[in-house]
Amino acid sequence: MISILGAGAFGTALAVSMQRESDARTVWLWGRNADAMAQMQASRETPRLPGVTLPDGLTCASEMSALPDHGPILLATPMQTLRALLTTHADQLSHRTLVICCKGIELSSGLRASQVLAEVLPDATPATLTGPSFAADIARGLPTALTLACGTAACAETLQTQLSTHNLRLYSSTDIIGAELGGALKNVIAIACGAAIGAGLGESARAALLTRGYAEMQRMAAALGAEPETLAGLSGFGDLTLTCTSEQSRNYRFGASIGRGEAFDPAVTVEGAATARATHDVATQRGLDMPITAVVTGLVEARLDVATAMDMLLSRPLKKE
Ligand SMILES: NC(=O)C1=CN([C@@H]2O[C@H](COP(=O)(O)OP(=O)(O)OC[C@H]3O[C@@H](n4cnc5c(N)ncnc54)[C@H](O)[C@@H]3O)[C@@H](O)[C@H]2O)C=CC1
Ligand SMILES: O=C(CO)COP(=O)(O)O
Repeated sequence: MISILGAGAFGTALAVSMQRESDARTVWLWGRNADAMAQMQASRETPRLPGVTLPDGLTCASEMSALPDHGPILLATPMQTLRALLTTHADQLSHRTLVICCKGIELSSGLRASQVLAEVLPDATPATLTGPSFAADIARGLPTALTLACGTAACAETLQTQLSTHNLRLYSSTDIIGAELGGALKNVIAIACGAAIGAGLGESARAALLTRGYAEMQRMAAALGAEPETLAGLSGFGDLTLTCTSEQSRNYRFGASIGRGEAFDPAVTVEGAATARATHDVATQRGLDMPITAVVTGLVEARLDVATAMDMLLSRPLKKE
């Protein structure tokens, strides 16, 4: 049995992929909105994934009391709502294996998702599922490769087997810190890349931001105890590449709207916006040089425009690569 909490684009796409493949496993998808979940259960559709049919066997529910009592639980709500989700449902979630699927740093604390989980539910087993994947691609059954990180190799390999599908290929890792940081920090760099393209600064500027942004990600990951090779893998470099180069990415599109001076729908989940400020604060506390993250924070908070932000980056002292 696989349970997924959060019936947005990603939680639903994972549920579709995991249920579609096999009658042998059953997927239970929870969302907080009772009407929306009843509608999904009846119509076998969701507005979050247009054109996708929910497979037979996938249960859509809004009552946490019906949470299956065995199997991993995937957490697929936005990062800034994770603590409230865990706190509200602590009775049902403690002592379970919880696979974090959100990407970000908590704004109020500067903590990664598994650190939030450890604070709220110290008896749960944390794992992370992250890497380059758009929900729409997963739901359509297109090939995708992700990282599944857990504290022990045995746990990571068990989850890898339980959650992989033919088109959703999971690689196991024991580096939760590195996997989480890759997924969180790449969204900030994607906003920078979107802003550069939106402002008409060109593909070369984007490549520079992507590469120097990757250097910032590696710097923070090293300072926080991640393994360097994790950042070079799917959850770091892989996801950075996808998010900084695709119009499908909400973080990239958000950045592009800033670059064009246009408004962006505030209802759309843009994890990099809060994570920019959270990362900037952690970098400042630790004395880490993260200039792209700093200017993205200024752009998100409307304290900077793109021309000024680029000027700040270009006027930094020349240095070794
Ligand atoms: N959409 C994508 O392609 C991918 C998304 N992710 C990550 O998955 C996470 C969720 O993103 P999406 O599903 O795309 O967002 P979404 O905006 O499509 O859905 C978010 C869902 O969370 C629910 N939600 C919000 N606050 C909640 C709360 N307090 N309690 C319970 N439910 C709550 C909303 O009702 C909504 O159903 C994000 O961290 C994102 O970075 C990761 C990989 C791919
Ligand atoms: O994390 C993602 C791709 O791996 C989804 O990116 P966005 O949240 O920017 O759409």
